[in-house]
Amino acid sequence: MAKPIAIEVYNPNGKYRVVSTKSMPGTRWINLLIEQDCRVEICTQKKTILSVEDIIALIGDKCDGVIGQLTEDWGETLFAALSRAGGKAFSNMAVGYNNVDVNAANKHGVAVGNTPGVLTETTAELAASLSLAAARRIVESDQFMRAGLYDGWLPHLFVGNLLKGQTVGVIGAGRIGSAYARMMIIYFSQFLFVVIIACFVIAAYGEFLKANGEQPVTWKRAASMDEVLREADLISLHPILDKTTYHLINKESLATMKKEAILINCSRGPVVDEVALVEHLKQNPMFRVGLDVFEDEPYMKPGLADMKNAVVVPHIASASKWTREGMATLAALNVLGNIKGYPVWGDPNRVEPFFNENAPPPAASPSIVNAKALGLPVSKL
Ligand SMILES: NC(=O)C1=CN([C@@H]2O[C@H](COP(=O)(O)OP(=O)(O)OC[C@H]3O[C@@H](n4cnc5c(N)ncnc54)[C@H](O)[C@@H]3O)[C@@H](O)[C@H]2O)C=CC1
Ligand SMILES: O=C(O)C(=O)CO
Repeated sequence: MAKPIAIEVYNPNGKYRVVSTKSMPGTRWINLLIEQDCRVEICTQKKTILSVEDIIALIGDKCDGVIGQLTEDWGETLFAALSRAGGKAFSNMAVGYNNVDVNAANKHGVAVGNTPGVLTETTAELAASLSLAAARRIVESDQFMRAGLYDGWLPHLFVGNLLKGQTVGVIGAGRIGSAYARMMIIYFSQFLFVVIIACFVIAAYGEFLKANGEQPVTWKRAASMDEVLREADLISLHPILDKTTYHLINKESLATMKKEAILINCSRGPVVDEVALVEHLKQNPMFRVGLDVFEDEPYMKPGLADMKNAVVVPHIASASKWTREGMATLAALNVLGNIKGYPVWGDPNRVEPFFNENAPPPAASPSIVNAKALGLPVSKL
């Protein structure tokens, strides 16, 4: 028999049973589900990462849909359990879905949702914050102050890198990478290497700078990743995690980078070979990193925590109130839309209509990554 697991229930008489494996910010997502006749069960078990067994117990014998988290292993076992319980909808409360085996979901006819767009700027802002924190050694300086070590201004004290006029490289210039690039254009970068970016933003800003007697910002699409690695002073990683990006940054790519470069990772930990990174940080004290994600989350590879040239934060890039509430809303609406038989929203890059608190959300699932594979209809709204 499955172990009992602590839950909180809203609208106990609702027709459809929707389970959330975690409590999520805000109440809009709960209200939207309740208004559409869902019984909402939220797991309150005091355990940060739920195991597959825990989630099987939560799914139980009858479950119409599950909202899950990026820390969970959504593979064959869970999709089979959800399908046995009559469920046809799952949504990650995240844009990244490398924790989900989409082929297994397809096999069991389960729609897989994610939460794009609402976290784009929030995540890019953290990448920009880490860029500044690493360049100007803010965390080291803070620790120094708190340790009572400051005994007066000195010419060499915590000297870091000036970013103005430097070359910024973006690897994975999708929604978040492009937003980061836009943020960094303003002021810092003399040169931007990106794969895709709205060049008119740069051109217009260049005109503005010229009108003020300053050097315009320029950009180019790098011919290869090697070119970005060799030439950039600051590189920010924003690709998806899949087999093409696993250890994209490794011993060789680190060796290609400038000795005083800064590397930022707000994508997924395994995009960087963290063991090689620790070694590189040891050998190159002027090389700096800002990391939001880690290869074996929640753990850091041995030695990383001791490196003064690393700024490390616990996967908080999307952690603004508005964004986290929006992610919860998108995840709930992905599941609800499938339960109600709504079509899939046509453009996952344009999900703003779902965040208007003063109007009902469109009758569509905002973002279903396997909509095509499952042959789900697309909304004409
Ligand atoms: N640290 C955090 O809290 C957060 C992390 N993320 C991560 O950021 C990722 C990107 O999110 P979005 O920008 O919304 O996705 P997106 O799909 O708009 O962008 C991903 C980009 O990666 C590029 N890409 C794919 N394979 C590549 C390769 N081999 N080399 C270089 N680039 C490659 C794609 O062309 C695309 O431009 C998510 O998949 C997620 O893993 C997202 C939000 C918050
Ligand atoms: O959305 C994601 O992919 C995250 O990592 C958390 O915001």
